[in-house]
Amino acid sequence: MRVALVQLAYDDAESPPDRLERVTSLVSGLAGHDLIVLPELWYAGGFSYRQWPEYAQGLDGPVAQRLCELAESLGCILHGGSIVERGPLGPEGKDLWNTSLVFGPDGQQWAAYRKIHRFGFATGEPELMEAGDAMVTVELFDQDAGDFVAGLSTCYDLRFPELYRAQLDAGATVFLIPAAWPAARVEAWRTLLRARAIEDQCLVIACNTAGTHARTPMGGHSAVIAAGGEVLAEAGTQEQVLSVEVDLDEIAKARESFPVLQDRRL
Ligand SMILES: NC(=O)CCC(=O)C(=O)O
Repeated sequence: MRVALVQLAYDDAESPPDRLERVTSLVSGLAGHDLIVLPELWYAGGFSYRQWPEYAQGLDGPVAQRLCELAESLGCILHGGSIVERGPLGPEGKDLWNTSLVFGPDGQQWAAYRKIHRFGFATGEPELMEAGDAMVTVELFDQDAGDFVAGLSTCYDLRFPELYRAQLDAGATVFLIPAAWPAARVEAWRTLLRARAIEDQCLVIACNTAGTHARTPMGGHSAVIAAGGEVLAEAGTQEQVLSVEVDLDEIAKARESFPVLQDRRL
C-alpha cells in the first residue's frame, strides 16, 4: 500500500479558503497513492482558536465536499485530517467539535471521529469545543493485504494509551493520527508514536503540521512506524509530502514473531 502524509506548513497570512485551494492542488498531484493523510484542523488552523467559529462547517460542508471529490477522482482512501465541525449541541451546550473524516475511493464519507481528549486545559478546545465520546475504527481495503481495520484518533489523544488499547481490542492493526503538535513538545510526539506502535503492535501513520501559526511553531516529524517500533519514514520540520510503501502483512508477522499481546492479563 502506498501512503502519502501531507505535512502542511501554513501561517496566519494564508486564509483558509486559499489553503483549501492549495491543499486541493497538492493532493491532486498524489495520484498512485492508496491512502493519503492530512493533518489536524489544517483548514481553520490548529491553534487559531479565534477563527474556529467563523470557519466551522458541517460534515457535508465545503471542505468535506472537496475531500470527497478528491478521494473519488484519485480513487484512493483520503483521511482528510480534521475540521472544526459545527454539529449537534453537546452536553456542555456547545456545537463545535474537532472531527476527523475519512473518505473512500467511491467518493463517500467512510468515517467521522470526534476528538475525545481536548487539548488546551482551560482554554482552546475545552473552552470552545465538545469532547467526542465514541471510539471509532473503520474497515479499509488494501489490494495486496485485503481488508484491515484502522483506529482513528487525533493529536492529544496520543497521550492516552487506553484509547489505542481499545482500538486494538476492536481489531485495529493500523492507527491513523492527524495532528497539530507544536515544536516545543515534538520529542514527546516522536516518542509516543513509537510507544503506541510497540505496545499495541500496530502500524502507526501520523501526519503533523509544519510552519508557525497563532504564534505557535509546529513540530513536523510526521512518521510511519512499523508494528515493531521501527521508524519506516519520518519527515523533517518543513512542509513535505512523505510517500511510503508499507506492507500490511508485516503487522501479522511482527505479532507472530514476538507474541507479546498473548501475555496480556486482563
Ligand atoms: N492539537 C493538539 O492536540 C496538541 C497536543 C499537544 O500539544 C500535546 O499533547 O503536547
